[in-house]
Amino acid sequence: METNKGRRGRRKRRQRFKQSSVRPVNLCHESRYVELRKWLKQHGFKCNSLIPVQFSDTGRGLMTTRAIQAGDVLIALPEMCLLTTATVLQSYLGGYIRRWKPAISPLLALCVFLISERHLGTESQWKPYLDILPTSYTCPVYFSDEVVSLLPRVLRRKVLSQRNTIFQLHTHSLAFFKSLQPLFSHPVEDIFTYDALRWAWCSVNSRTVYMEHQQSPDLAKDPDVYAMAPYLDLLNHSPGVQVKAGFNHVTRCYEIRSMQGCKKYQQTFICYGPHDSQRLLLEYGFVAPDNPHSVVYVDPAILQQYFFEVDKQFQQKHLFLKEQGFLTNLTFGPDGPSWKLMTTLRLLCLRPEQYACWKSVLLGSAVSQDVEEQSLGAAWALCRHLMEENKEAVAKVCLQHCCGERHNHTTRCFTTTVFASKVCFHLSFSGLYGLPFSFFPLNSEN
Ligand SMILES: C[S@@+](CC[C@H](N)C(=O)[O-])C[C@H]1O[C@@H](n2cnc3c(N)ncnc32)[C@H](O)[C@@H]1O
Repeated sequence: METNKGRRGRRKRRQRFKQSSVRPVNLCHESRYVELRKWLKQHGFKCNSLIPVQFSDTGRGLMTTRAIQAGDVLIALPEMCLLTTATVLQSYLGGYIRRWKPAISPLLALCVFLISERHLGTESQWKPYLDILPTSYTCPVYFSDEVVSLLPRVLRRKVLSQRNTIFQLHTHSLAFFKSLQPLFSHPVEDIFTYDALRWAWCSVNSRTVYMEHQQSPDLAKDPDVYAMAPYLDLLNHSPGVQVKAGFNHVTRCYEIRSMQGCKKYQQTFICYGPHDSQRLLLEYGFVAPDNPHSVVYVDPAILQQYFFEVDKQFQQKHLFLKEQGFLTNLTFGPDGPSWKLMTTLRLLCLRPEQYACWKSVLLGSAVSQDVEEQSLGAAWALCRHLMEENKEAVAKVCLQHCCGERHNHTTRCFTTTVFASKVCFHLSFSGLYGLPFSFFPLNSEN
């Protein structure tokens, strides 16, 4: 029999250590959370049942210290605590924004306020809130070129486009930033940098709640639907959770009501929307396992590879599909190819004598046995192509990861390659909640 000092004891101690190292860590007593809760209390908010906790799987989030019943209000944040464009227009920035023509967008107004308040440091009234905001984000606009090059093609294009959006926003706002110089003793070029705007943009994009505001005549006509909600924005996402959220005009609070309830001492989640993994990554900088909305995107350029050689009419069909809006968001989901993808493939498989049927194809009807078989075969071939492509991407990530280790790269480089492989996994068939293969009849293999 082994004693506690023997192998079993060592195993038990190791197990206990392992468990304790992944146990959630209560952050309540850290000074910045103490300061935030003090600040929130001064603004009329007291939340004793939700506490900030560091979780091993989802990172920082909120845990409930009491059982929450279905229908209970999880959190009700008074209007005074919300940071909206009204806050910005009422601030020292208001006059400058009103005078600037053409008017700046609501999004830029919020970004400018965040950057400016962060620069004010201890002078800022929003300091307790700013202190708990991440200093950088895991959103793809923070990825290095090396990591971007490893991403699946459709995602890579979207990442580059998002990067360009922020870059353009910065370039086009330089003159406005310059106009703010009288407010600062430091040169505005050093305050409103591209990095600062990227940080503010990600803060607004990944942390605001949806709240419609009356259109201000002092801002551009873009939708003004953002509200930064301190503390409430510590709630993480889970796709299966149902909540009701919105501004209550009677209590003048932004309220989140749980539809299912939550057990005591569990992380409390909300649902950011029925987003697939690509969208979660682009907007929020994370991918999560078991996402029922996961899909694998098909790059329309691959279609050319499969059809161009054998079909002289490919270019015309391609143009037609593009005009009909069919060449975006072509996907495979857990149930197989999406309706849009199958319709696209059916149309590409039509022979000239079947062209008269194009309308019924667009309405989702099957035209003939051979078109059905061919389009299914094409879907299966695409599926295999995407699996191969993903295998190669993961191999490339692993290679880079090993090179990084050999050359003693920094921890940051290490984590980004690990993150890239996680992304590749979740955006591939391996990351689908279910697998689409059962959709294909066995003979598609041939
Ligand atoms: C509104 S904030 C939620 C609080 C955030 N975790 C924090 O520490 O500030 C949204 C961000 O939380 C993270 N997040 C939310 N849900 C997540 C999840 N299920 N798994 C991993 N990260 C998640 C992502 O970084 C996302 O951009």
